[in-house]
Amino acid sequence: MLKPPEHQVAGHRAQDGQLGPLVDGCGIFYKPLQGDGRGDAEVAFYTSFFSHPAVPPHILSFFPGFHGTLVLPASDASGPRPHLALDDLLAGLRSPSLIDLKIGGRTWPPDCPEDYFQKCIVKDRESTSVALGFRVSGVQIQDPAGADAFWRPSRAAVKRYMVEDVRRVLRQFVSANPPSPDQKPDCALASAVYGGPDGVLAQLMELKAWFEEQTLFHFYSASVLLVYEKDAAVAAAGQQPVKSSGVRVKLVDFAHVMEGQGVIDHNFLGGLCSLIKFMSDVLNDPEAGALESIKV
Ligand SMILES: O=P(O)(O)O[C@@H]1[C@@H](OP(=O)(O)O)[C@H](OP(=O)(O)O)[C@H](O)[C@H](OP(=O)(O)O)[C@H]1OP(=O)(O)O
Ligand SMILES: Nc1ncnc2c1ncn2[C@@H]1O[C@H](COP(=O)(O)OP(=O)(O)O)[C@@H](O)[C@H]1O
Repeated sequence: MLKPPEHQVAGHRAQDGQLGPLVDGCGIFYKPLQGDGRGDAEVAFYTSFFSHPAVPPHILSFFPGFHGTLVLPASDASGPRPHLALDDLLAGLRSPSLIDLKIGGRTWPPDCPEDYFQKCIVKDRESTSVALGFRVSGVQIQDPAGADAFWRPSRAAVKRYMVEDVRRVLRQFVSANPPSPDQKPDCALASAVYGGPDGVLAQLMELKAWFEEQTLFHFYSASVLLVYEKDAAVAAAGQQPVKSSGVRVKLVDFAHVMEGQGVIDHNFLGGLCSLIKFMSDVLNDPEAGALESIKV
């Protein structure tokens, strides 16, 4: 039985008769091929990437497994449509906390149509993309009130995030206390989620090392997706030394990937370095942070 994913934080959604992804509940995420050649571009990327002899196996694991395409009834009732069949990155998780971080100071590929460039550059300037080299596209955080309770700021609120909002949400993402105007994020889970040998920072450093040398692809408008479960993180944080929280660090959204033509992807690399610095600051100074409410 196909249904819209329960926990999707950004992108096009299969709700209100819209075209969006579906999941089968057995570990596969079906992303409909979008028009304008974007869907075809994403299929071409996955096909090329997973068969490329120069991509190291440890880098493949940062990407959703690719199982080809399948024609399925589209969620907008427009009839049969090809879908990318990808590993569901949330498979097996009941109460995931996740954040989608779109990487790069610019999200538009060279030679894109003028109207697309205009649309993107406005979003890049109005969000933190230009200032930070990345922006938050969406986030949900499990609320301590219950396994099925989540804090999920609206799309409009996330679009208004400025630098300090990003700083706060990256702290709130690894906090055991809920977002509140009266309490600053406690960052109690920072060492279990961002830190440690298998934590987010270690994994992002591994990715960064590849981006420092790979010249095969340029990842415009792609996102880093971070996923973890609070129960596992709380258990991990309680151990001495702190154990792995099982956090998943993945890349998604490859509709605008271009060939690298022998040039470093400095746009993605710069954004990744900036994100690493922001997260390192959370880990190194969990007590910091202004007592201000997060925009909801
Ligand atoms: O249409 P919009 O304004 O919601 O823009 C979509 C973006 O939403 P945003 O406004 O940045 O939150 C959306 O961003 P997210 O994935 O939500 O971060 C995508 O960039 C999408 O483009 P594509 O599917 O990657 O080609 C964008 O869609 P299109 O450029 O395909 O319209
Ligand atoms: N393979 C996946 N497994 C689970 N969730 C995913 C997967 N790919 C994307 N998502 C969810 O869908 C959102 C949008 O994905 P994305 O590929 O950026 O779509 P779009 O092209 O519509 O922007 C992500 O923020 C994430 O919540």
